[in-house]
Amino acid sequence: MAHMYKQHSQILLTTNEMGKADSAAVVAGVPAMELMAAAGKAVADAVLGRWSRCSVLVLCGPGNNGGDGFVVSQLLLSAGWPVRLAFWGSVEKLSPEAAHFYYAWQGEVEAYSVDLLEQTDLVIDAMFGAGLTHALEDKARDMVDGIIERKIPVCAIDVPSGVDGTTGAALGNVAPAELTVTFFRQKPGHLLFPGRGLCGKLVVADIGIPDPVLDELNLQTWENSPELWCRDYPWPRSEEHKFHRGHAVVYGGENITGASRLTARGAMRIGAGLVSLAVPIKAWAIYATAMTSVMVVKLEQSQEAEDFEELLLDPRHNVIAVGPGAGLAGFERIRTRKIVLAALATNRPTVLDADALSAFADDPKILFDAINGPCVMTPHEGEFARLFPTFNESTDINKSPDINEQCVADKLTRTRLAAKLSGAVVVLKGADTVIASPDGRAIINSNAPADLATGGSGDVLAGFIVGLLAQGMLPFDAAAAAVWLHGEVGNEVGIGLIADDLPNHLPKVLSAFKRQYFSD
Ligand SMILES: NC(=O)C1=CN([C@@H]2O[C@H](COP(=O)(O)OP(=O)(O)OC[C@H]3O[C@@H](n4cnc5c(N)ncnc54)[C@H](OP(=O)(O)O)[C@@H]3O)[C@@H](O)[C@H]2O)[C@H](O)CC1
Ligand SMILES: [K+]
Repeated sequence: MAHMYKQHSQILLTTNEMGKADSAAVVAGVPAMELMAAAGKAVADAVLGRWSRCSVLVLCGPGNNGGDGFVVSQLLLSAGWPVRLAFWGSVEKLSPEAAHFYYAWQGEVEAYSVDLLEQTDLVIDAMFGAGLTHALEDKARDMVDGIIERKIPVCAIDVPSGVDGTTGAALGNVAPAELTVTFFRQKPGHLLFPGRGLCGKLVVADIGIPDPVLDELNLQTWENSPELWCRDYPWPRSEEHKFHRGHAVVYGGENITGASRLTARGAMRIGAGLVSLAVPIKAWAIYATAMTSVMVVKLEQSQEAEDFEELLLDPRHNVIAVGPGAGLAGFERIRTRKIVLAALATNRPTVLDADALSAFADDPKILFDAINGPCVMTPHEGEFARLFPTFNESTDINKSPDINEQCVADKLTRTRLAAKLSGAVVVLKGADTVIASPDGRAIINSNAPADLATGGSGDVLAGFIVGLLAQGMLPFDAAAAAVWLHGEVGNEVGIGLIADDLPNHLPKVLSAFKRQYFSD
């Protein structure tokens, strides 16, 4: 995993880390003035590339985001565009570089007024960027409301004003951008909702910050991409046979039989050598008729958990998945808990999804105490809320979180805390799935289409993860790879997708992935 830390292009920087990178660049000899000039030029170039000459209003704020705005204004004016500039702040408080570009602006400086919006075709939002501390107020808020009301196209500098670059939270109303130009690296807030939905198209511009400044920072967050894990991807090798590619055991419940079948099929498709679906004897016939490549194993009615434990005595059964369709009604909850605890007692890589998580809703500590080996949990927000403690925004991630605290933290922080608390890799699913490791690393996924929000899609994801674990991938890598491939298959199938399509279309996606990232 060490190589992952050197993968700089996928690194995401919090606003704080971006500030450190910026300062390190200045120490390394890149003048702050040049950084601002380059930032403004990148925005002007992006505007000239996307829009035709039109009437532009540049809204500059009190900090360096406003400084970038002064640069853009002058460049567009020089390009012959009709530009007006409105400034909200005090000139005396500007940084030296922002003040320099303020005085370099050759046009008039106006005060914020919604009347300015009347003859405006395009707004450049240079109000607030990395330095946003609270929701917009007074004239700035009125401007945002006016832009929203008039549906004026916006190009945002760094982030749409009001979006927290670190968390993606929207502090109050935000005018959605058609284009956002950020600098050096993306920020988590560009990938996490609602921020992601407010950025429009995102451009990341090089402004001359040298990559080595990243080496000094202990960076822990990435955007999901094969570059992070493709070197450890378990491509089948010609000298191997199926026993080299692992044997996954998937537990299937007695009522909702489709869920675990999707998991088992997902595991097969992604390359597990063998998959056994262990099911209650009552439902055995249903499973056995439906499955072909997957082996169906009977568990006796009165001693399912014991039979399951016995099945796991075979050391060839190297990974386990429990949860999809496992059951929560009445006695089923107790049985699901026993099955989960039997799986975890083996210390073999285990994927816990759906009912396997909800079964511990009344006492999550029992579950967390049982996790001593490699484990991946894949909750959606509802399951997460049932299982995980709630934390304060002020909770210090370095201290052991208290299980009873109230959670209002952002998705990235919550997932990290959950991983740290439980000892499992946590995959908090959604349009902006976050994958976090107990050691603090986290990955945000961004390739999943809305079509994946359909019944059974998560069951297949659990199958992809367990299938990769079966072939020896480490839990954090396996989770990230499975989530990315799942997103790719979602894009491949597109509208009309049902979960059954996901395993069936995986081969095509794997072939394309292999062509691009693997050379024998
Ligand atoms: N490499 C770089 O990082 C570069 C960054 N550039 C640009 O600079 C901004 C970050 O600039 P910064 O000055 O740190 O922050 P802002 O421009 O976002 O604004 C900070 C000031 O705004 C005040 N503030 C914050 N929130 C509000 C609010 N809701 N209402 C009113 N005022 C607010 C804040 O005052 P506080 O007292 O609250 O602290 C500050 O006065 C970055 O986003 C880039 O665009 C460079 O130009 C290129 C290099
Ligand atoms: K902005």
